[in-house]
Amino acid sequence: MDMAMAARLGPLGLPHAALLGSSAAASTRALPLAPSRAPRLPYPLPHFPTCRRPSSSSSAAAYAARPRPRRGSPRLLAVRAMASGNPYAAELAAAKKAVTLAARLCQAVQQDIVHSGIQSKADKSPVTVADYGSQILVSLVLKMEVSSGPFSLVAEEDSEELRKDGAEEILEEITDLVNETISDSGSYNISFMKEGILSAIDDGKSKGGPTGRHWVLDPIDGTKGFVRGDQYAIALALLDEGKVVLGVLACPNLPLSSISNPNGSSSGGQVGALFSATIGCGAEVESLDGSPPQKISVCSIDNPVNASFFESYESAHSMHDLTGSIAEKLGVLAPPVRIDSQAKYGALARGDGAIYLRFPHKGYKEKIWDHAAGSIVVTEAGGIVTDAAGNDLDFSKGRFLDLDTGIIATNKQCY
Ligand SMILES: Nc1ncnc2c1ncn2[C@@H]1O[C@H](COP(=O)(O)OS(=O)(=O)O)[C@@H](OP(=O)(O)O)[C@H]1O
Ligand SMILES: [Mg+2]
Repeated sequence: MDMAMAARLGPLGLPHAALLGSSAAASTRALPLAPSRAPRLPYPLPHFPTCRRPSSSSSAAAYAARPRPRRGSPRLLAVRAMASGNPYAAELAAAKKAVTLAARLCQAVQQDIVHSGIQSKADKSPVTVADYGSQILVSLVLKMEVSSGPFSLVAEEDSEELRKDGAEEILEEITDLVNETISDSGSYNISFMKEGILSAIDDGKSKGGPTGRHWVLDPIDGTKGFVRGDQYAIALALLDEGKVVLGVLACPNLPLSSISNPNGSSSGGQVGALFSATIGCGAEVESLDGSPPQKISVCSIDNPVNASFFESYESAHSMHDLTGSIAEKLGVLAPPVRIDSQAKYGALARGDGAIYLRFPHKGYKEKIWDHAAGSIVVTEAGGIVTDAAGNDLDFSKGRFLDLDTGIIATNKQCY
């Protein structure tokens, strides 16, 4: 186990030594103290000294020097959102439309993969087709639906492989699939040539950053789950001045009812959930088939003994032995719920479990598209998402998250 990582396990309030063997614990001096366990709000409460103009010149100076929220700070964005309804309503509608269309394409390909048994072979082309197809659809729909300002998309794929000799057939397959999905949806009377398809992929090359608006996309999050016929997600978020202000998660295989109680299904075993959240406006879930959205909130469990926890299905993506030992120290009795993709964030946000632990192996750098949408869905549902040292995730640094410790998301009461 990485001792430096264990030393930073503050958020769950565990004594650091609890994660280390006793001799190792004795040698870990001068460790940072665990942060207070007092509940933390995702955004500090807004505090505006006054909104009225001052009358005297001295108070004018004080007024000018008053503490103001940083431009684009989460609290300012949340206050703005609450004051004006939803300032990102148009972007939210476009984002939902884009991931719903992408989900249809992915569902069709996944059914083919599962029925053909191809998942047991080394042939990765169906996944490739779905990955590119999903990114192209999201890119095209966003460009058609959101006209304000320059278009910037930070996404996983680029067209380099598809421009190489020998890729003509797969490019044609992708082009046909995208055009068929658009045509079947009845939303647009338009079809795209190969060059338009390639350039839609390359729209995703943006580097993101701390200024302006950037869409952030994982066209298929949980590709291994996708190939297995299990969980995956199409995850799309919007950054505004470096902060996540909107997120949508299409989870085509996630049951609409809670996965914490597989026997208590209240939605007739229906699958296909669409989670969404906008800063300051809460989080919602609806069916991918278009049921009305319903507000969601994290569960109210305050004792880990009664909690279940989520983690990656793949042990290569998160250290199961470490998370198991953390859960044990916390007193969690239930076995881990292992599912692929950001569906974990969605499930946590609607209260299916209380804790999500993610500890990649040393040296892995998390990408922003693997957490942007999921994290706002959880925080807007009343939960909290930090790195293992208790710091907020910083999405303003480009395509990667600037952390190497791990990620902890909880319902806040278990934080
Ligand atoms: N080595 C390693 N360590 C940690 N994380 C990694 C690693 N490799 C990949 N990834 C990223 O994990 C994403 C999927 O992981 P999830 O936890 O969401 O699902 S899974 O249960 O592991 O399949 C996965 O997303 P997709 O690539 O979209 O599938 C990757 O972004
Ligand atoms: Mg991913």
